[in-house]
Amino acid sequence: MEKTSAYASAFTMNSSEKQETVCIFGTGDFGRSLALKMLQCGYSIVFGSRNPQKSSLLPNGAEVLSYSEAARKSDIIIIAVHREHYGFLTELTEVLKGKILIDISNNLKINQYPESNAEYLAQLVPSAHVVKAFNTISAWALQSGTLDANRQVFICGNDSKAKQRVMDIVRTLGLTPLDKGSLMAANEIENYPLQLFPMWKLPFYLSAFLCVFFFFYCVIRDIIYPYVNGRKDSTFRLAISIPNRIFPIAALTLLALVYLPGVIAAILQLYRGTKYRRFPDWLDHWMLCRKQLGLAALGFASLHVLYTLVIPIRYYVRWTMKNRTITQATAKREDPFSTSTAWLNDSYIALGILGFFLFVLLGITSLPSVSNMVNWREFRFVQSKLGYLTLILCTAHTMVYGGRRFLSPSSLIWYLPSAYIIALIIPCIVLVIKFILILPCIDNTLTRIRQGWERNAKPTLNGERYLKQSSVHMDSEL
Ligand SMILES: Cc1cc2nc3c(=O)[nH]c(=O)nc-3n(C[C@H](O)[C@H](O)[C@H](O)COP(=O)(O)OP(=O)(O)OC[C@H]3O[C@@H](n4cnc5c(N)ncnc54)[C@H](O)[C@@H]3O)c2cc1C
Ligand SMILES: NC(=O)C1=CN([C@@H]2O[C@H](COP(=O)(O)OP(=O)(O)OC[C@H]3O[C@@H](n4cnc5c(N)ncnc54)[C@H](OP(=O)(O)O)[C@@H]3O)[C@@H](O)[C@H]2O)C=CC1
Ligand code: HEM
Ligand SMILES: [Fe+3]
Repeated sequence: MEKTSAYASAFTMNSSEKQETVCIFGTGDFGRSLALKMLQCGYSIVFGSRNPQKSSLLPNGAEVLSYSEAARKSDIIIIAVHREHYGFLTELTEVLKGKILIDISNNLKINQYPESNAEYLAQLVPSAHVVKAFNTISAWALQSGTLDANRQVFICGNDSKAKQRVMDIVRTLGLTPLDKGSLMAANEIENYPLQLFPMWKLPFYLSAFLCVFFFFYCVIRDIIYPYVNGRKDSTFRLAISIPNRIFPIAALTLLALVYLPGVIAAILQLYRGTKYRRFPDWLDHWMLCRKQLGLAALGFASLHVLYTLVIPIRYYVRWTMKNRTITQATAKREDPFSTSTAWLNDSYIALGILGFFLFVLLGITSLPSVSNMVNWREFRFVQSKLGYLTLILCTAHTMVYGGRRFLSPSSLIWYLPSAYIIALIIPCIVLVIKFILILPCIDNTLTRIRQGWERNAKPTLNGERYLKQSSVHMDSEL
């Protein structure tokens, strides 16, 4: 009886009624910040504390009582205490019966405990309704009011009415609640603030590796070799010339790596003769990182364009041109105009510009506000078809830039080919395999496999088929 009345009273409070009393257990940083914000939004706050007399720095207007006295004052209790100290709550189970307990806690490590903190709280106080919320908002952000990172508050809980009341509070505080379902989602919500750009890890390490590798490669070719050979100091190349080799090479390689997993997946599907088998984990992960790989590539390409724009104002370039003019004038000699050189030069720059334009287009369509405006086919058209066109244009830009020197043995330095030749390896491999894959005979088989046809399909019962489909990797739905 007591339980039902407490339960009923916990849900009868109208959310729009301000002056609702909310209890906060714990007078630490987060408890105080949340209290301040809630007081500003019209709530009455009662703190529960181990030492009500000693508590200091509390916001004006908040009352401080012992844990059990405070709990009696409200139906909603925010547990602003670290999980390790939840023990005292077991002594309060009677007072907490039927109340809504909001678990806001975070851990120090991903999957630190076997069960989530919210589920642990629900086990400690089974008679209460536990709702997970607020853990993704920082105390500092609440206090500063800027909330520049994220206004979303993920919420989960097993009792929908309890969740509704918490969502009302979240909205009143000017934040956006996002219902993530039952308490089973608590683990994911608790891991969320501990993640540091998980999808950016692979692109980041790859970018770092490419930059470091090509940096040393270019230093050997462009700085050490001229020094060893002619005692020439070319260290000034470290500022612009070498970065303007490393960045476009990284851009081209990363762009090719965006499209490589797609062709590997196609080869695997052709080899296996079915799409109903999971890809290996590394391929799965690679596929999921393609957007981030592409954006990293776009970043490097933009740097290349900026570095290229400053070429005419560089002292080294202006000095070289002036010097050549003077040398020619004094020698009364002039270079004949070469139409083929002009063609090669204009062509590679034009290919670069077109490639960069499409690159930017890919980047723009990946913005959520834009991708929400196009349907799946349109997004696919831009990302896949125009993406390949971008790769073709950028590869052609680099090949034509090589021009007559391309693959010429005279450009070898200590048996090392020019850096851009190495940069062309992966893009060329991707493009050649893709070309083979779109040959009608292979493309037809692949399309049939992707529509569900299996080469070695045995007649199966419908039930079995469903089981198989449930573990399909949705590679195309990314
Ligand atoms: C600047 C930039 C931004 C990017 N932004 C995004 C982004 O926002 N989101 C994103 O996902 N990627 C993004 N990418 C990555 C990349 O463009 C996409 O992942 C692209 O879809 C990959 O195309 P794909 O043809 O290699 O691969 P897949 O998508 O694997 O497709 C290969 C081909 O097979 C077909 N196919 C594949 N699987 C199936 C199937 N199960 N059934 C039927 N047909 C199938 C497709 O029609 C397609 O023609 C970005 C890349 C760049 C450079
Ligand atoms: N700080 C932040 O930005 C965020 C914090 N959180 C979560 O909020 C919770 C509180 O964090 P925060 O306020 O920073 O932590 P603090 O250490 O500043 O405060 C914790 C409070 O818990 C109370 N407490 C109860 N029992 C104990 C005990 N045995 N030992 C120590 N303290 C006890 C204390 O209050 P009293 O002395 O009044 O009893 C103490 O002030 C944590 O679970 C944290 O993960 C979540 C998101 C962001
Ligand atoms: C507005 C667009 C672009 C312009 C104007 C442009 C221009 C240039 C120029 C002038 C060079 C020669 C640099 C030098 O002599 O040191 C060059 C080289 C190169 N560009 Fe571009 N480019 C553009 C876009 C791109 C894009 C989008 C990519 C690929 C993703 C790319 C990849 C390369 C590569 C790999 C090289 C060879 C680098 C080297 O080894 O020196 N470029 N580009
Ligand atoms: Fe990743």
